Amino acid sequence: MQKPIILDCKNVWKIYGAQASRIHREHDGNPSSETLKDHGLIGAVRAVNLQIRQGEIFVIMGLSGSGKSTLVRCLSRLVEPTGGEILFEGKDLLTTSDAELIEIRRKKMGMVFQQFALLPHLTVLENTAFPLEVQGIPQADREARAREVIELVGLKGRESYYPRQLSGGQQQRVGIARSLAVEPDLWFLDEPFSALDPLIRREMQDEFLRLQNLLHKTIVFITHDFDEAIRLADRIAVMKDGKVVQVATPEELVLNPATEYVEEFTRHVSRSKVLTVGAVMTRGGDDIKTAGDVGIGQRIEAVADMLEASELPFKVLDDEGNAVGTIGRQAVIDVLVGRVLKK
Ligand SMILES: Nc1ncnc2c1ncn2[C@@H]1O[C@H](COP(=O)(O)OP(=O)(O)OP(=O)(O)O)[C@@H](O)[C@H]1O
Repeated sequence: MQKPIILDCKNVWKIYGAQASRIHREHDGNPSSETLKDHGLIGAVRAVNLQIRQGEIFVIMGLSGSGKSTLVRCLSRLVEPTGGEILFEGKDLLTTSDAELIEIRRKKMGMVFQQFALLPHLTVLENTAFPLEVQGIPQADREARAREVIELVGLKGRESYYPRQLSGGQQQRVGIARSLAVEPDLWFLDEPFSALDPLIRREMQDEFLRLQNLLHKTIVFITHDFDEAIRLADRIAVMKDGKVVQVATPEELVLNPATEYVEEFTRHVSRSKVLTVGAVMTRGGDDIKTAGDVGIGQRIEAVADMLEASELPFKVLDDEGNAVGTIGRQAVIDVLVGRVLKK
């Protein structure tokens, strides 16, 4: 069963430039690229529709300037959209009062940005507890909560360090701890690992997935790195020139890219990292002798060694544990040598 929609954005626009609202209105809320150009306006976000479901990692991906940061800021109204609706838990944020909006942001939304934005004169403990202090939570309670999240992100023992005494990766862990301290329902991460070197970045991605396995947050994660997107995402929205050109699982994006632009991103991705057993199995085969079981949703990379080492195929089980097909060595080889391209 599909999880409930937490954030529903409908026909969201952000146009920069003089008289943007008027032009948007006069063109029935749907100005063309030519209209925007003629008036010297920038359509940073254009007619975006997205539904983000409870507990998913929803990645927004696109090249620099495609509108990712503007869109994510529109979602919490840090940037005022020019038009559209943004329903958060059923309430339209665009018609919410400022006071209520501040409450929602403080108590229900968490944000982590690329620049760690820690306060240099506060310790790790104080930085982490800071949003709780803003909420007026008593010192003993906020410190206890801060210690919990500091431990969660692996910084136990460094509570009294100052940001300058920490590495980049550790500083970002503090940023993550601080945003988790308020127990947000919806967590926005805007290129949180981009400033880190590749090895640390990978480590932080693993750490992030570990945290998500524990916390099951609803997450909107921005990146311009397709490898990062497919590692982390349940679903990916690809943006180009302010528009969302495709929303799909990593596997669907690689198998069926909607446009050449999307295909360009997927070209160098190792198929075994994104394809699941379900995409390449053979249906049926109840009477075939098998060596064991694999799950339909497992990625080929995770089962490749086992399948390759076996003379016999494996039985494929769906999420309910029913046998739905078989998969053998040949399917793995086909994926690895790139013989599986389109569904
Ligand atoms: N305050 C602003 N005024 C005018 N134009 C803006 C403003 N902010 C963003 N833009 C324009 O909107 C477009 C989208 O920018 P945005 O920062 O959202 O892209 P992005 O995909 O997040 O890029 P990056 O990955 O480089 O951060 C760009 O053309 C940018 O120049």
